[in-house]
Amino acid sequence: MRLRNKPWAEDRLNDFPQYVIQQPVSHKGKWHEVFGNDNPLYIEVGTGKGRFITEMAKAHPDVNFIGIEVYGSVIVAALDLLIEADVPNLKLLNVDAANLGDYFAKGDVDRVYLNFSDPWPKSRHAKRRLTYKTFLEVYEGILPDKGEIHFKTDNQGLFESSLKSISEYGMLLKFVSLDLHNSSFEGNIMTEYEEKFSSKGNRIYRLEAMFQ
Ligand SMILES: C[S@@+](CC[C@H](N)C(=O)[O-])C[C@H]1O[C@@H](n2cnc3c(N)ncnc32)[C@H](O)[C@@H]1O
Repeated sequence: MRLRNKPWAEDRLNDFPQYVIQQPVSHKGKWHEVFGNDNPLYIEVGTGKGRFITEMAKAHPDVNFIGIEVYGSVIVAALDLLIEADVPNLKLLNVDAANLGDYFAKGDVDRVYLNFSDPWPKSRHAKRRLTYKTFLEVYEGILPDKGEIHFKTDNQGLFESSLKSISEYGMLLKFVSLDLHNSSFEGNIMTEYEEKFSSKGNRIYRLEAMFQ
C-alpha cells in the first residue's frame, strides 16, 4: 500500500478512545469487558482503510470485531468509517500483527481474517507475509483449539505460498476457491483492494483453514 505520511494521525487516533483501543495489554484475557458481552471476537489483520471490517460489523451485530493495522496513517481512514457507522461491536487497534500475542491470550480471538495481505513476492521477504509460519504461530496462540483463519487475495503467488505454508503447518483446509466471485459462496463482503482488483478483471482466491 502506498503510504501518505499523516503526522496528525496519532493525535486523531488518541482522540477517539471509544473506537481505538489505547492500552491493548490491559485487556489481555478479558476482551469481553471491552465490548460488554460474551459474543465471539473476530479480527482482521491488516485492515487497511477498514471497509470490510466495518461492513462485517454492521452485518453481524452479534459478533465483536477488531480491525488491526500497523500504520496509523492508514487506520485513520478506518476510524472515519467507524465514526460514521457508530456501531458498538467494532474497535480498531494500531499495532503490528507480529505482537498480537502480547495483547490476546489463547482463545481471546475466535476467527482471524486476512484480506489482500501484502504479497512480498521476493523470497528474501517471505517472512513478512502474514501467512508465513511465524504469523501462523501467532494466530494459533490467540485462537481457541480448532480456530480458523479466512484469507482472500487476488495474488496467485501469495495464495500458492499461503496454501503451502498453511499445509506445512499442519492446518486443515476447509474451503478453497480459485474464483470466489464466480463461485456459490454467499455473504462475501468486498474489501477496498478486492473492489479495485476485481474491477480490473483479476480473479479472487479464498481459503478457510483450521488449526488442529
Ligand atoms: C494491501 S493492504 C489490504 C487492506 C485491506 N485488507 C483490503 O483488502 O483492502 C494490506 C494492509 O496490511 C497492513 N499490514 C501489513 N503487515 C502488517 C502487520 N504486520 N500488522 C498489521 N498490519 C499489517 C498494511 O499496512 C496494509 O494496510
